[in-house]
Amino acid sequence: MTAPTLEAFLASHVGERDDLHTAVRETVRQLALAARTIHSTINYGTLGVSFAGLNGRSNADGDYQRNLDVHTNEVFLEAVRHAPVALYGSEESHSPVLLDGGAALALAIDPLDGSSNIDTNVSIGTIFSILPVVGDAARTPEVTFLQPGSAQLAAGFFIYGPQLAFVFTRGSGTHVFVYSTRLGTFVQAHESRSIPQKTQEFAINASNYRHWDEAVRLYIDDCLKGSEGPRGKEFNMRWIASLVAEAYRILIRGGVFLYPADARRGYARGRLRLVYEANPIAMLIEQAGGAATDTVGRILDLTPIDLHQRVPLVFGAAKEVEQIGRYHTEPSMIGERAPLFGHRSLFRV
Ligand SMILES: O=P(O)(O)OC[C@H]1O[C@](O)(COP(=O)(O)O)[C@@H](O)[C@@H]1O
Ligand SMILES: [Mg+2]
Ligand SMILES: [Mg+2]
Repeated sequence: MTAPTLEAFLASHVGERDDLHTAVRETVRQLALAARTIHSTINYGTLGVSFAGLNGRSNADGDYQRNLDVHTNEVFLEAVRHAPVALYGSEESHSPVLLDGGAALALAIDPLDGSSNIDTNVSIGTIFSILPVVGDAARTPEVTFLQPGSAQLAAGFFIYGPQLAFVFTRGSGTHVFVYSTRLGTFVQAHESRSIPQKTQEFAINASNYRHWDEAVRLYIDDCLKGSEGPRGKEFNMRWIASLVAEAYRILIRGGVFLYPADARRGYARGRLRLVYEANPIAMLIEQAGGAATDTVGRILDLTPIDLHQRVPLVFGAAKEVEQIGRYHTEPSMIGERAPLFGHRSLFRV
């Protein structure tokens, strides 16, 4: 049997059961068209228009905006003008943009994730979350984006990597599509992903080691001790600095990702944004049998207080995510530890 195209998948899985389903389907179609446009732009690299430079402004979170961040935001905003979307809440704009006030859906989006990798030909992507509009979209646009992640109707990301891929959930499994240039459309590559419960691979930006709290340091120390430490097994490490690439890898071959809070100024709640980064990734990961927490609590249960708020993020193999939670909640993990596994580490002498 040949793999279905995204069109065929949307028709059978996100069909015309009700208006909301139809609206989600239409929105995903438009997002997929925009992703193809952005992918072509990225493909040209420095041969095309230079989008890598900084534009001299910063976004809602204080990050310097690159021209490609801004351009991608404009392309996705324009795309959803043709979809039943009432509100567009983006990393690149301080406040939500009101579109068709009578439409049923809101889109929260990180138009370009991993922007620090633009110049280096490393995978970057677009992350989105589709929410139902609550209240009056025109008068109180922000309340729609302050629903917990469990209210998401659908979530996904596009990854502009060696392949243009699309990872999507509508709440029944996590499906992976790859763009076929031959067919001119996305084709399903993996029916429904399943992340193994256990792992021996973690991803964290270890340069922040001295800024982490004790629980995170001990967890990483124990991983680094490998088979000679309390975990009794070897660990491998990855860090791409591109959330979409880390999430894709974990969906394909397992692992665990951590971007915890740390003591640097502005990092008391980590780096990643709850509404348009952590929530959609958490939904995709849970739908693939994994788990996602803010180190202790489930991401999808958190009630946001701001469109741009940050959150510590841990996700991936369910048992490993649970184990990381224990380092934070069970003092025995941190307190009295056998001398063999004391508080010295490769990083701390
Ligand atoms: O540079 P750091 O601190 O390692 O952070 C990397 C993280 O920041 C991000 O690039 C943040 O996303 P943006 O590029 O959308 O701001 C993530 O993709 C990545 O996981
Ligand atoms: Mg991002
Ligand atoms: Mg971004």
